Amino acid sequence: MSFARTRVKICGTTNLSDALSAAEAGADAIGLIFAPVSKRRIDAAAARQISLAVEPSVGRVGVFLDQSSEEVLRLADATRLSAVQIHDRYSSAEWAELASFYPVVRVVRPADLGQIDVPALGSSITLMLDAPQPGSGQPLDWPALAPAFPAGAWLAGGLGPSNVAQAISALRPAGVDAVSALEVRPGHKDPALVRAFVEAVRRADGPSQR
Ligand SMILES: O=C(O)c1ccccc1N[C@@H]1O[C@H](COP(=O)(O)O)[C@@H](O)[C@H]1O
Repeated sequence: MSFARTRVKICGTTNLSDALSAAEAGADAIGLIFAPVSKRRIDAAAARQISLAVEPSVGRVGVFLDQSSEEVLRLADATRLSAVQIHDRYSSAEWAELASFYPVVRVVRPADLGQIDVPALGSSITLMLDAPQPGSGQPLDWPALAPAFPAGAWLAGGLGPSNVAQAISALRPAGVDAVSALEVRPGHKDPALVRAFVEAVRRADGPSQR
């Protein structure tokens, strides 16, 4: 059985050099974190500069936590995002409003599965499974998660070059998303680790997906 190519998002991008090296490495998207609590937070001006500088084919995913849907839409427009990643619990009306403007990545924890409506494949809302403390470098228990892992969902949480193949084999996520394991310090990547991460995903997908 062949699977579609696993998409790769390199998150926590705070500077143009890291954005360009992620794109050069073959990442499908970069993450720009606007969450006020994040040690990788980027301001709107820097995010806009990055969005305008990278190839249009590279997704720019804004990451939001403890922020209203109004603020999300304002920042998304100002910084030319291509998608929004939401860590908050919104009303169904807020999800619908956001999804009418941007593709939405809705971040949930393993404990949330069974409590939420899984979006239909092809809808503009995609689930991503992440650890309770996002951005902490904590892997999930992939084998335990496998029975409930929704088709089409993305995976985050402690992923890096040394373990992403194991996670892909266990869960076959539609995409993978990483930050901590790729950094030399918060908000600053090691380009070699970013390249190694993308290469590890491509190897895990196998030759038919290159
Ligand atoms: O990384 C952060 O600082 C952050 C803050 C607030 C919301 C999300 C954040 N990061 C997200 O966490 C995942 C996983 O990170 P890690 O690889 O386990 O360190 C990352 O992909 C971001 O989407």
